[in-house]
Amino acid sequence: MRAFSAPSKALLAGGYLVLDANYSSFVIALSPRMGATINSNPNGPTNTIFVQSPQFKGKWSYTYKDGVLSSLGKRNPFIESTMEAVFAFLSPSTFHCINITIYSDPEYHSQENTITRFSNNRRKFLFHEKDISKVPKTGLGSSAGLVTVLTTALLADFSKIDLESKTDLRTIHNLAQIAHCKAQGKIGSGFDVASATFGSIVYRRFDPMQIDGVAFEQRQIKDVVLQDWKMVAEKCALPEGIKLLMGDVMGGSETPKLVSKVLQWRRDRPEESLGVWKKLDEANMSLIENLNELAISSNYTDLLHFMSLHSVNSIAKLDHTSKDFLKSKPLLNVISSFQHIRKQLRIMGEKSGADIEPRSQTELLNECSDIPGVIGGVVPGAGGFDAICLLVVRSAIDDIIQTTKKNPAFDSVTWLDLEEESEGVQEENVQSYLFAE
Ligand SMILES: Nc1ncnc2c1ncn2[C@@H]1O[C@H](COP(=O)(O)OP(=O)(O)OP(=O)(O)O)[C@@H](O)[C@H]1O
Ligand SMILES: C[C@@](O)(CCOP(=O)(O)O)CC(=O)O
Repeated sequence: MRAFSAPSKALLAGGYLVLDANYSSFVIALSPRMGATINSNPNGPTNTIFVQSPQFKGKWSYTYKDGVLSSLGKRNPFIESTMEAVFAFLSPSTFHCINITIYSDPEYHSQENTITRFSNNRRKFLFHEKDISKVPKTGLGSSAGLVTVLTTALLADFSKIDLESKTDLRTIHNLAQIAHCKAQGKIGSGFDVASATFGSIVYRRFDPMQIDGVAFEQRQIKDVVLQDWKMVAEKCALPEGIKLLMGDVMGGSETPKLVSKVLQWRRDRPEESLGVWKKLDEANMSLIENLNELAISSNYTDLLHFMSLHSVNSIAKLDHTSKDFLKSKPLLNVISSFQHIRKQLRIMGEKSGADIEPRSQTELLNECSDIPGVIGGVVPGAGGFDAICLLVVRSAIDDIIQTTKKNPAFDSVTWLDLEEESEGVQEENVQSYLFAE
């Protein structure tokens, strides 16, 4: 038996712009991971694949004969299209029965009505009462994680893959991206599948025409998967000492509705929207650059210490002498990049009619500007009422949480127990996924 896992994600900068291959985005891979174990069973029926997701009482079965994959019984679009893509790509002849088990970390889903179980006293898994399609998601990209880890497990079972090899990661990514698009029935930017594969990245999307109309047929899928998609997925990571803090605001938004409003405005007002696109892109790119600059600044530790004692609003009020310490330094630039990103997202929202940074989220993020140690924050991804995402000084985290507990403005916020974990898909110790029954 082997085990693999893929990370969840937060789109910190680049929402909407990333749908267009002219713009880059900043995707942070997060510690909640989707896992899968895989093993062959010589005593089971040949050319059969059993997939189970015990946390959601999910069981799906497939057979593969004469190049055709058939689903037996219950359907799961994401598992099914991954099977179809990988089997079309590999086109195996006879093989032993395959057993796959999916494991998802707690933060992907609402944790109500669950029973907790641990494996190896290390990983915690929640078992839900309801079927997977009925349990509310938190928006961390469960389907992208699922498709990516399943693609990896299947490829590893049938062939030799090296998760350190850029070529093999591209193959995993391209297959997972095709499977995910098919299952979703639309072509998003694919940033979630890219970060499930590569981890924290600066991402620029592939040309959607690349996979338009691709069939699950061996010659065609091999051609497409092995081509250069001309996308960008540059590995990156937040500077040490800075922590990503995600607050679930338990509101919920419908990404497709927000996207269609924004794209409609872009079509209706090409010139006006281009101005916003350009300014937002500048702010997004300056956030990435200034975080890099901050990480290599000679007085980095002093700057973080200073930030841990000051809020964004109190820094704005500092006199010149105190500000000289920070002047032309990247910390001030990171703070202002966040402010510019928020401003442009608000304009995009107002002009398009999409609630990207709704008033309640503006109020919350503004409250955060009064908390020492908070460098900046945004509504991640498509925005809306789902979550807020902050970058904070790691050493100040306990004080930040305490401050928010005392402030009724944060009553609706649940801080999620997660971190950046910049690694993409990886092999795991099988023990991490075995339960003592
Ligand atoms: N642990 C799991 N076991 C089996 N299927 C899963 C699991 N997690 C996710 N899925 C599949 O993915 C679907 C959810 O995908 P969807 O793209 O709607 O959500 P998401 O990826 O979590 O959200 P978002 O794209 O907003 O981050 C589920 O209905 C199910 O088919
Ligand atoms: C609006 C968009 O750019 C980001 C959506 O992000 P999320 O699903 O809200 O994390 C859409 C996309 O990139 O597919």
